[in-house]
Amino acid sequence: MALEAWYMDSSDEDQRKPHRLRPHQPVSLDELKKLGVFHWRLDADHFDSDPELRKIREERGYSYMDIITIQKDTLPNYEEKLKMFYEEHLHLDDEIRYILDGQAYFDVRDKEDRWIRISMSKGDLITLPAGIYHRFTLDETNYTKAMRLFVGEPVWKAYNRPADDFEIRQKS
Ligand SMILES: CSCCC(=O)/C(O)=C/O
Ligand SMILES: [Fe+2]
Repeated sequence: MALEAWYMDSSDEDQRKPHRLRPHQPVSLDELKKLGVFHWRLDADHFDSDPELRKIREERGYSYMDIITIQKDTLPNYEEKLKMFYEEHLHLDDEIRYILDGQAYFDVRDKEDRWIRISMSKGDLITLPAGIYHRFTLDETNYTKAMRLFVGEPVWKAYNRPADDFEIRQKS
């Protein structure tokens, strides 16, 4: 199935719900690209020998990778981390995530500051550009396993909004 994304409603209901607008307002891959968000669909069952993943990593310099499993029983400080991931924030580097199992949502702000929800499932690799405001949540299945990729040494620092003084936020 193709990657699905849509504009979100503004209800305070459980963050794990889809939060689709009524009527539903989908967002295309082209619209995501205009925001600097890129997507690949890969073979997550064979990620350790996948030539397509190897090529992406080589071409883009994603030398670092680790794997995080996000579920209550295995992730230390699970509640605290989920709360942190769902705070609106930015990074000074691209955020590159590859869903190896389960599913989750990444939300990104568009140029008019509206939330777009991106539904990620097994096989989806996404890159969010440095400086974009975003957040992450599990969906109602409460489980995902993701590869985290970086160019060089990872920098985990997240800057919660407001963080508009950075040069990366100055460009149009
Ligand atoms: C799927 S990895 C956890 C989320 C994360 O690392 C992050 O920075 C969310 O914005
Ligand atoms: Fe992030």
